[in-house]
Amino acid sequence: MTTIVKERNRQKQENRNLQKRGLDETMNNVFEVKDLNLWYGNDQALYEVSMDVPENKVTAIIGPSGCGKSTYLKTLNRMVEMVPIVKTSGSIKYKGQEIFNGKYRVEDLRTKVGMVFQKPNPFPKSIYDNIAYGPRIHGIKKKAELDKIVEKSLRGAAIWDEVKDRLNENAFGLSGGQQQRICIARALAIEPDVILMDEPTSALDPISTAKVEDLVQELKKNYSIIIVTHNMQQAARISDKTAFFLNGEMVEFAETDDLFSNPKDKRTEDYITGRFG
Ligand SMILES: Nc1ncnc2c1ncn2[C@@H]1O[C@H](COP(=O)(O)OP(=O)(O)OP(=O)(O)O)[C@@H](O)[C@H]1O
Repeated sequence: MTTIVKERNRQKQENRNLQKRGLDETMNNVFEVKDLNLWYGNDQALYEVSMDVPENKVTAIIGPSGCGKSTYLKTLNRMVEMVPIVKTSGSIKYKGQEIFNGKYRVEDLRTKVGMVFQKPNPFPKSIYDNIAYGPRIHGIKKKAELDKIVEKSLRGAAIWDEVKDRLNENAFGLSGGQQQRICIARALAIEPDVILMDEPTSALDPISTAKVEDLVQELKKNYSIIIVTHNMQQAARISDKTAFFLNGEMVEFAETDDLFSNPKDKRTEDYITGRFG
């Protein structure tokens, strides 16, 4: 290697280190999770999970089937408690406040922490009513105000141009990829801070997947996004940080580039190199 190339590589590495340090220093956390355990009846599904989720970043959760990714995600907005046999221990702070504290209103949490599911699940209503549903529940009745929210949310989910002339048509008439962006718009309409996404592209074709991935990049300017994905390439493409889960444990959590290029734990290395999963 010539001296010039060596020097350029050294400078590149130094810049990367500086950027990474800068990122760590300026990073705020939306969630601080400490020693989280979760049981479905007698079966433990999460073991001592501790990880802080950064604000205005995309955090990916990867790991083999059944390792607790969805369970972890649904714990962050306490949706997991809809399963009556669930018990938890440990602490989850959302913006500094303990969400397991009896005084914390779960409705407030779910307004701030929206969710998008694996299969697009629009309501059997018009496109307009799908988006206006949440704001109406929150007491917004005026048509002009709802019109504004519907347009803003559909624009935010990069689907306004495709549906603006058919807002009164049933959302079921849209393609799967469009339905998923309607569901993202529906989540945006209640102005959350965080969007949880549980394998949002696994039911979509490659073109719709690319659109949703581009959208996630756009959304992180204003929202913190936590995305569960089976697809390691997707995690590498779109996330800033990645956590690897295995058998209910959070094995490793790092900057995405670091996790994929320099995993610290042998189990992470085995998984990302395809030795299991
Ligand atoms: N409602 C439930 N009742 C009982 N056990 C459950 C329930 N939901 C999940 N589990 C169990 O908890 C463990 C973790 O499941 P979870 O769905 O969180 O994993 P996952 O990593 O998201 O899997 P996948 O990638 O297949 O969606 C599994 O053993 C699963 O069987």
